[in-house]
Amino acid sequence: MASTVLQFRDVSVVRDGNSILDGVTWSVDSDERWVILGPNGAGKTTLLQIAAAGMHPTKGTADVLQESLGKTDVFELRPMIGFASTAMARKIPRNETVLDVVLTAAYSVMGRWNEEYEAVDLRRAQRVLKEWGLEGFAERRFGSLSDGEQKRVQIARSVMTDPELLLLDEPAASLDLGAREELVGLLGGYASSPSSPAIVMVTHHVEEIPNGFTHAMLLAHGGVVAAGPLDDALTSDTLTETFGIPIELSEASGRFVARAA
Ligand SMILES: Nc1ncnc2c1ncn2[C@@H]1O[C@H](COP(=O)(O)OP(=O)(O)OP(=O)(O)O)[C@@H](O)[C@H]1O
Repeated sequence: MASTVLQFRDVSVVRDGNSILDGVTWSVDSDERWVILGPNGAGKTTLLQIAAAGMHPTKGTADVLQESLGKTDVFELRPMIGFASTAMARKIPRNETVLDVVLTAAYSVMGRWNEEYEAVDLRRAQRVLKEWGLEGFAERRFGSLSDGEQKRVQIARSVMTDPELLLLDEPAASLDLGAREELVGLLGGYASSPSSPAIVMVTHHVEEIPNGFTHAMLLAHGGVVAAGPLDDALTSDTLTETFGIPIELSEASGRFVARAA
């Protein structure tokens, strides 16, 4: 049975006097896969940081994996959350092998020192690498990989610990068309599996929404324009309101295309 993994009630974030999120009420269940869309500066990454237990709301309450932020030990919560973002990727040592980048997630560290890894972790890392199309890359240095390969390694690392919530901040940013389609295909397979965790993915492009995603939230100026099942929340009208220009949305075989109307 599905359980609630995120419950935001009237969440606001104020930084340096600026309102970054404004009264966001949102709930995510374990069997849901959400995409978050919105213009630059809308507050998408800030929303994800709260979901990652990396930041508290200024106002309102946020429950993450049924623990209330501010009343729980976030260091116990964070290992249950997979998070892949460019900011985290920058912390990965370039000379680390792909296998170690993924394996070290099991020990909540970045960069291998002298940990003795268990055989069970090694087997899991090898399985995860295979799932994300990285067979044969285990001994390669992270820094020697293409952008597309590096993105897949980041996601493989973030699912290594079998998280209950997976957060992806622009996973397809900067990828060429082939690499994007490969990643969107892999994410679609993962999102469609009933054994996968709840997923929240931030993206700038509706073309990057994989099959298997179920819900969307559209954010503008820190506020929710639309949120709910994909077909209701993601429409030409809601995109037009969110981005402030007339937009036409079309869909074919579960994939989306948007352009100025
Ligand atoms: N620590 C901070 N202090 C002041 N302003 C901040 C801080 N962090 C973020 N902001 C501002 O909050 C707004 C929302 O930022 P956020 O990164 O959440 O937006 P975003 O929707 O992810 O944007 P983008 O699509 O450009 O990545 C931006 O205007 C940003 O400049």
